[in-house]
Amino acid sequence: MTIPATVTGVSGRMGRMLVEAAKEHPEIHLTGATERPGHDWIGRDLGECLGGAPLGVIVEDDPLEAFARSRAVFDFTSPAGSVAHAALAAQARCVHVIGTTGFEDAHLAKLEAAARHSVQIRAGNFSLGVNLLCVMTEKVAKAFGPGWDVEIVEMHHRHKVDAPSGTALMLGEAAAKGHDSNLSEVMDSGRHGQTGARKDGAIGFAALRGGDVVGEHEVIFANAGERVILKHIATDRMIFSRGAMTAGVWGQEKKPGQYTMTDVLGL
Ligand SMILES: NC(=O)C1=CN([C@@H]2O[C@H](COP(=O)(O)OP(=O)(O)OC[C@H]3O[C@@H](n4cnc5c(N)ncnc54)[C@H](OP(=O)(O)O)[C@@H]3O)[C@@H](O)[C@H]2O)C=CC1
Ligand SMILES: O=C(O)C1=N[C@H](C(=O)O)C[C@H](O)C1
Repeated sequence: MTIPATVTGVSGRMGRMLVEAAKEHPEIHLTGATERPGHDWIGRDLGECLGGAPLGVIVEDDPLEAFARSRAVFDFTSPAGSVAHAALAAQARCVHVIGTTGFEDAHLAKLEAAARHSVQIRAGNFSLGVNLLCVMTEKVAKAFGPGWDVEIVEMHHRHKVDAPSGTALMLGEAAAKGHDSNLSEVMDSGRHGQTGARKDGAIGFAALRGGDVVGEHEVIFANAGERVILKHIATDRMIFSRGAMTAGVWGQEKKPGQYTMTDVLGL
């Protein structure tokens, strides 16, 4: 089976990696690539824009036109971009693979509405390692209970625009699930000044930014006299884009609705 696919925000750090992953994938066939109107890649061959041989894919500024020729859309752009793409993916009945992070509640409500008509697979991290780390985090949090303090530390490159990272939030959700608590009620991020002592059951977040770090996440379980630390280090963005391809293929046989990478991996 060949699956025609579009990559949105194709000139971005992840856009470029998604093109590489699509090129090496036996079932995905890249037929579309989009950027915003006015971008200097519009109207040019994608391969040449990327500094290589022509790919026969012209970069477009009209996502609906590209989606109409596709059965999968790989979208790692911005919250506003992915919300707009979700409505168009639903119109074109494409599997929408969303890696974008930093969504607010209003964005999430729009994504949910679009998923009534399309298969939407969204994850703050598409790597196998992080999705397994989430499973482990939930199990360890459940075994230790909220008496062990949970702190999540992440570091990313200097260009990242959202915090905590989507991955840190996935790990926080997993820890909260292990504690039978609700992350929105126990989350403690961005401590500064006279914070008071740590609250029982809180899940803390710290975000570091610098250089070209692809993505590092630590879940620290701390108790008097001992600590257990679970850690994932990403050194290559291909782990995310290969995971996204797996999701794009998996979604072809599914009914409309919202799915995650743990659904894809059967974890
Ligand atoms: N889930 C996962 O596994 C991973 C998720 N990510 C997430 O992916 C997203 C992108 O990251 P990254 O590639 O580093 O970012 P970049 O800024 O390098 O790339 C984003 C691309 O999307 C385009 N874009 C942004 N908004 C829109 C819009 N409204 N319409 C059309 N195009 C748009 C940008 O164009 P312009 O420059 O014109 O704004 C740019 O080309 C982030 O949210 C990041 O957290 C990253 C890695 C892994
Ligand atoms: O912006 C990034 O780069 C990354 N974003 C995702 C996140 O917010 O967790 C995934 C990965 O860590 C890289």
